Amino acid sequence: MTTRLQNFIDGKFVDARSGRFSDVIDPSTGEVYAQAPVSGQEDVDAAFAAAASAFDTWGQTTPGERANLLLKIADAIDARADEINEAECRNTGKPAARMAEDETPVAADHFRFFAGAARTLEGPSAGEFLAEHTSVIRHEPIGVIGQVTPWNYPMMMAVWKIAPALAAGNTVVLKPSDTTPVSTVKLAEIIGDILPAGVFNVVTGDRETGALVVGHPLASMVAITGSVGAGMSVAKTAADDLKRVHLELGGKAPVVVFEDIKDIKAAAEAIAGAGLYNAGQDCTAACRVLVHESIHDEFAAALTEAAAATVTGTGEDAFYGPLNNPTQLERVTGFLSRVPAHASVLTGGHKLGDQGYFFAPTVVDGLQQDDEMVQNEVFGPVITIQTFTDEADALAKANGVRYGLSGSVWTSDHGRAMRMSKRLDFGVVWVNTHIPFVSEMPHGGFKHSGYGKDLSVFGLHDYTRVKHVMHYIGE
Ligand SMILES: NCCCC=O
Repeated sequence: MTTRLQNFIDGKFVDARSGRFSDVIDPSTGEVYAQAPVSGQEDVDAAFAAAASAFDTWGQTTPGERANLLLKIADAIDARADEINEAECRNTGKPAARMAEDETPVAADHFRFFAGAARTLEGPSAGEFLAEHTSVIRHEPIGVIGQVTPWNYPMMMAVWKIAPALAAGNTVVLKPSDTTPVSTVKLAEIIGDILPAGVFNVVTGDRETGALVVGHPLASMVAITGSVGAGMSVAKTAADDLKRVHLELGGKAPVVVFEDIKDIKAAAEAIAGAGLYNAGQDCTAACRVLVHESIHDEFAAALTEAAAATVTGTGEDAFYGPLNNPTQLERVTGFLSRVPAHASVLTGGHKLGDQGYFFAPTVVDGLQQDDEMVQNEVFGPVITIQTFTDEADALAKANGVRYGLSGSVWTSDHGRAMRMSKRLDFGVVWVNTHIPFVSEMPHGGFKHSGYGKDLSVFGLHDYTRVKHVMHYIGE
């Protein structure tokens, strides 16, 4: 029998008034194991009404009061990690160890970070910038935030959105992806035991539900992690009502490998890991290698060897699991079916097995800058290789895409690392590493990767509005 999920509105689990459901599929088997409400206007209205009402009180709490509750959420995530992991592994098919080691403890840490950050919001000191007048800066919550989250890291991406929004004193209506709602509903169960009713609400559903959340008149700000197309559509909708917008829209990370790297094999192994992690379904995946022409052959061989040795599946030895859904499998397969004649598939390039949506670790060499696999996000376990001649050529190719989320430089020349970091047109640049992130540092892009930062105090600031209060104080 399949589980039937419910929405979480005003502190209670409730059936959707729409009466409609969609199937939730385990991507490692292709089998339906749950059903989620496809929420309609009435459901979304109820969630926003609850969030707006809760804001009257939550928006007046002190940072310390909110911090104490966020710390309790972090503790509850640790205590109930097994439940979250089970929900997420079923949602996504990802290997249990990856979830237990890389995601759930990090999600708890994000709540702890934002609990602390809420109490230390900074701005210019109060003072007399005009004679006889004292100026004060206030960071205030914005109101009700509508949030839409993706299917690659469903729980983690929800936490990236929820934690700063709540820490700043906002209330939230969140819609998870229709293919992966289960772990977010689990999160609602955990958070719902701790926060006052209405502060955090979850409505499940499809794109239309997402559009209702984004367009809702009670949403003062909308935040999404998703595709460029989805982000543009959100920004257009939000523009009609001048809502604030926060967009994290994917990437096409360049991985610039210079001829002076100390250890080609070690770099290739690290880059394969960062490109194939989570089946490459990561907006920061190390998916687009640019290697100096003088070491191309040796590097391509080492990368191919590392990729080919990467295990996919659900077992304990698996590094990554399946693609998330049949549409994504079709998308990745489509790119591979259109590999241009001047390029060659060095390893992989095909689906694996009869069950679920597994795809082989794949390396494609010899691509050119205007090839679709270089220009567009594949979001699968696929790493492309191009060559460059010098720093200028590397930069032109690295920056020559519409995305601007993240990239990396691999070199043992410090000056070169600094020059490249400055000139790479990406919101996150790694040097001699790729993909790690921390609660304290911002994650967010430039260009078509969107605007607004997740994580860090910058993320917290994005969920506040700044008010200048000026007092006439006399002589
Ligand atoms: N590596 C974290 C990426 C978040 C979005 O995909």
